[in-house]
Amino acid sequence: MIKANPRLPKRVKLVEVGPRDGLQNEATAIDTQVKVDLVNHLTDAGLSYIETGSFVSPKWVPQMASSAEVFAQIKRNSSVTYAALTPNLKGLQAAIAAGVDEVAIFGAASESFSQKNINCSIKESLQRFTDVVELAKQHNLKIRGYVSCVLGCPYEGDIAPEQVAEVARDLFAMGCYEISLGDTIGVGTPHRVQEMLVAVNKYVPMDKLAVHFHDTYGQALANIYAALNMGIAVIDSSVAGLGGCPYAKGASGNVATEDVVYMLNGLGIEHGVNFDLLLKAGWFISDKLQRPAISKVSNALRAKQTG
Ligand SMILES: CC(C)(COP(=O)([O-])OP(=O)([O-])OC[C@H]1O[C@@H](n2cnc3c(N)ncnc32)[C@H](O)[C@@H]1OP(=O)([O-])[O-])[C@@H](O)C(=O)NCCC(=O)NCCSC(=O)C[C@@](C)(O)CC(=O)[O-]
Repeated sequence: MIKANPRLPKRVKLVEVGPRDGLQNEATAIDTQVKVDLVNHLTDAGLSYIETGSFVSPKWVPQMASSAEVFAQIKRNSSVTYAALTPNLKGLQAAIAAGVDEVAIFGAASESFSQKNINCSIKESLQRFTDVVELAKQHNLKIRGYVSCVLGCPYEGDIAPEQVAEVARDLFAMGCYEISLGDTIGVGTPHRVQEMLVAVNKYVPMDKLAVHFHDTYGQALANIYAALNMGIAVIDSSVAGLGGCPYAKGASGNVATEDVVYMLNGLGIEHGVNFDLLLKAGWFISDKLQRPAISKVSNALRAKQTG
């Protein structure tokens, strides 16, 4: 019998990004009711952190224009954090009015991606975020920070770990309680993930870091396992493997929450999610989008169930 690996965490926090990262790139408008139902299904499944929407320009990301309505209509559970992305003060003010529990600011380790995604340089974005953090603190809102393109950029190719570390350092110093490291285009492999984490860890403790992998090249689970072995205990994932970034052409969905939970179950790591209800949430949104989940686990178990 193989002994449990002592380096792995005993418990992992899952950050469900399906309703936001998962749906933001859908070409066809999705009914607000479907978004609300998805969040409610995820709440029922025991996800403790649900990124529910984003308060960004509707010209840039039309699919998220209904975020305020979604926040108004979801059935809230007091033990769940319902969060939203806020790129600037306008977004933060709208998020506060909508009653979000927490906000996230999102920067990048790549200059070109920063320009394409939020229309400013990395330096300008950090100045902008300082104001957002200040106002969020006045409203007692916790702030999460994202760094995109931590293992590669759709416009610049490879990104040096030190570049990632510097942006993560600045977001952490500004007051973000956790930094989520995003492999936006899913190009990373396990040793590169570990090299990047070592660089970031010079400035940010491991227990203040999260990983956010897209599964474009099928490496996400291997990368998560590599990160767990480095002491990472917060994983972003998206039900049914939904997702993609509008400013990263060809980027496919986030790692599927179902695949992550299946792996964590196999490793004996606690996560607090009801697997059966999670599967139902994934099948619900897949049916609404009229396509199968991008999750081998979800599809295998659905096929088994339906014979
Ligand atoms: C940041 C901006 C707003 C700058 O966009 P801008 O055009 O430079 O902004 P502006 O301040 O010049 O304003 C232009 C117009 O936008 C409006 N506006 C301005 N701000 C807002 C707002 N908050 N909410 C609603 N409207 C807003 C503003 O009122 C004005 O309206 P107009 O006068 O033309 O009618 C824009 O670039 C934007 O919205 N970008 C968001 C892009 C985005 O959401 N990308 C996806 C999320 S990031 C991601 O997916 C990666 C991640 C986090 O998952 C991790 C990973 O995988 O890497």
